[in-house]
Amino acid sequence: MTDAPDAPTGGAGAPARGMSRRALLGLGTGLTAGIAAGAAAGFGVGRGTAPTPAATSAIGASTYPFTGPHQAGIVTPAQDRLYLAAFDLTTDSREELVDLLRRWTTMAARLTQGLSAGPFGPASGPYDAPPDDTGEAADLPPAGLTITFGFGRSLFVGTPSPDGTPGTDRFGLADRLPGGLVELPHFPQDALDPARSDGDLVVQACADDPQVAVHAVRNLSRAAFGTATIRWTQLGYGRTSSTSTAQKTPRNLFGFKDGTANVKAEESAALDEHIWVPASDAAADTTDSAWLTGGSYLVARRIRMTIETWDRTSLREQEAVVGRTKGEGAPLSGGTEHTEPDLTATGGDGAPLVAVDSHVRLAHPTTNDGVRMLRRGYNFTDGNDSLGRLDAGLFFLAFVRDPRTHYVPMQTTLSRDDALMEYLQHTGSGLFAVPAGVPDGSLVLGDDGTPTTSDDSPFVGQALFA
Ligand SMILES: C=CC1=C(C)c2cc3[nH]c(cc4nc(cc5[nH]c(cc1n2)c(C)c5CCC(=O)O)C(CCC(=O)O)=C4C)c(C)c3C=C
Ligand SMILES: [Fe+2]
Repeated sequence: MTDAPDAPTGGAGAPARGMSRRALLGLGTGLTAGIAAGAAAGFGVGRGTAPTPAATSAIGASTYPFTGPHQAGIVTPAQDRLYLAAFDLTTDSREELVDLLRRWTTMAARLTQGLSAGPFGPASGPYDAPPDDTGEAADLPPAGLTITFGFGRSLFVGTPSPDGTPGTDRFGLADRLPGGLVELPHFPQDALDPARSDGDLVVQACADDPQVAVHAVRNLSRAAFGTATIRWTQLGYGRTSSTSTAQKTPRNLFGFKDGTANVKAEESAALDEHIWVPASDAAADTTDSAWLTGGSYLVARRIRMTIETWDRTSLREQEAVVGRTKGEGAPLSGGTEHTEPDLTATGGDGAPLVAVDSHVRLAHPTTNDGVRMLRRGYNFTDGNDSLGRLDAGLFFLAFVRDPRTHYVPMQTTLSRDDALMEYLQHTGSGLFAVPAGVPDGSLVLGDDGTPTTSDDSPFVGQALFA
């Protein structure tokens, strides 16, 4: 198993470039050798052909492999844009759920390699039927698109009613509920909107072009017609984390560098300890959750930031609240951006240089039993309220091995004691189990080298249904 960051075939961190998917499709179904090589790099080819991860495709498009031990979109260098959609199933049929996951897998494998959603594309196929791709990404390169799927608690045990009546096990999955897929507690100061929370399924689409990410979710949603509907979505821009040491630390809407102390893709031991679910975690569960081995959990929190109040706050106060300098992002205990904060250092007045209620102190591993998380959040701006205040903030996304140890305790501390909370309001929430990746070489490819869907096609999360 390699824990190196997913490398795009166009070069890590490189802007999307090269041939658009329309040009790619224009080459017809008889793919050229170069494109077949690109597809092989991405899908992992069935029929015994060895996958060639991270090969540069002849078309020069930036793509990340869809298959692999873990799903793409976790340690993949965080792209610039996000479109995340949570879905609710409208069927009680396990077969229809499995069929949806098969079709989503095939479509995601195509889309992430810069192909159209279906084999015909937006402008061909039967003239009297809707095209099998909506078309708005036809002239755009793949833009490093990754698509990551997850399962919400309600998929396993339904949704309890407000009077406490337990939910329904619609798909015969209750005995597969992984222990970490808990109902998150109400944290102090939570102001969650149910219409922006939870969901049976989640799709995280990340790309360096928002239209490519939106196109992916739109086509997946279209494929779900009659089986699942969108419950809520979130658009994000300006990643608020680095997930690879090759990436420059970006800034959040408070103007601070965000993602400095993140777990990075190159830290394979930390990924195994804090991000990927090990087989031993399933063994400790009362349910049969071995299917999640090699996967992770995704925590999503829509956090509104009171920008206007923050912008009237002194630089001294802003830095004290965060615990780092605004310019360099260095800890207030001294050094440069990547210097480890010294939480014991005190100033001339004897007070800690990194304040006791500062965000960095309270989120630091030493304050949290050594736990770390892989943050992968985005800024959002969703218009304004009736007082003219921006509805803007940070869409916090983090991948963790177990939310019970790696998220709930830290969020409890932050919600109660973090000075930053004066400027924050959590307005949406979701927790999802993210299965391991579709194995390299397992997707069945059609004659044109693209994945096909049949009754025995492999699909994301397949082990859950075994
Ligand atoms: C429960 C986990 C976290 C939430 C929620 C959260 C929200 C949040 N954070 C910032 C800004 C910054 N966070 C920084 C560091 C940091 N934050 C968390 C966790 C949560 N943040 C962790 C684990 C860490 C790393 C701590 C460490 O190891 O030192 C920083 C500093 C730069 C960095 O290391 O990334 C900033 C700035 C905002 C604005 C926010 C909610 C809107
Ligand atoms: Fe933070």
